[in-house]
Amino acid sequence: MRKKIVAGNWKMNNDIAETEMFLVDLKKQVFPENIVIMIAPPFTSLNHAFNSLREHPVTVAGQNMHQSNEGAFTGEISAKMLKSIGANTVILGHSERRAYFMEDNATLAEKVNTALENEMTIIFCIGEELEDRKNGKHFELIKTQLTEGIFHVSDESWQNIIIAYEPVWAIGTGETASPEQAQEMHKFIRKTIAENYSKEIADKVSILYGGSVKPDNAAEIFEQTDVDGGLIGGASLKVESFMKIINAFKK
Ligand SMILES: O=C(CO)COP(=O)(O)O
Repeated sequence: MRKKIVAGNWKMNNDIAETEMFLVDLKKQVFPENIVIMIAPPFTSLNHAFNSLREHPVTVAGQNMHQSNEGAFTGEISAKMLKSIGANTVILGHSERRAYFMEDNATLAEKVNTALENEMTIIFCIGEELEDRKNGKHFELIKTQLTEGIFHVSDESWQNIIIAYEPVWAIGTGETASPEQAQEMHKFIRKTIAENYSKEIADKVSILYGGSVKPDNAAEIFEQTDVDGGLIGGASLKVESFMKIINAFKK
């Protein structure tokens, strides 16, 4: 059985007061037992969120980290720092990091290594631009992101890897991939992992969908065979919509 996961990526939202308001509300909720729930607040709220959620079944994740363990990298955060405040999970390769902060596959491969060396769980994001899809290059592009970013890891490392498929054209646009488009790509990702590793490994990897998931479209996306959950942006910022999305997961 694959883990079912719903993760909220807060991006650059919520200062400490807003975080506290969210947490007060979140802690009143009853969570379905079969779903792993995660939130990825900005660095400034991580420690507070971790401490506040100690008694609650919610994992706190970082949104990014540097590929070096330490050093003169002004403004950056290391794996060790994340772990020291309770974040054992990190999102890597988000399309916003790739687009605005020039993170390429080679840099991401280094980040993957550093996260694994530090025994962290990785949510590795991949996704094509609209242009790639229009040109029929989306499968190829996804394969390249996997090959260059993460296919160097050992078989055992897959225990600590979650893939998030986030088509760039669906992020923050209100335009979500259709359930069929999501399923088609998730199936392709799983097949590609099976070809490079084994069916056994591929069958165990949770593959999340991200891109304009909302309370009213979550159920039909989560219903797809190869969709094991969601990475939610905008709709994860309010407890009410986040919970509706979590509760839409019936599988
Ligand atoms: O990028 C995303 C999650 O990482 C998706 O963002 P939205 O849900 O706001 O489209």
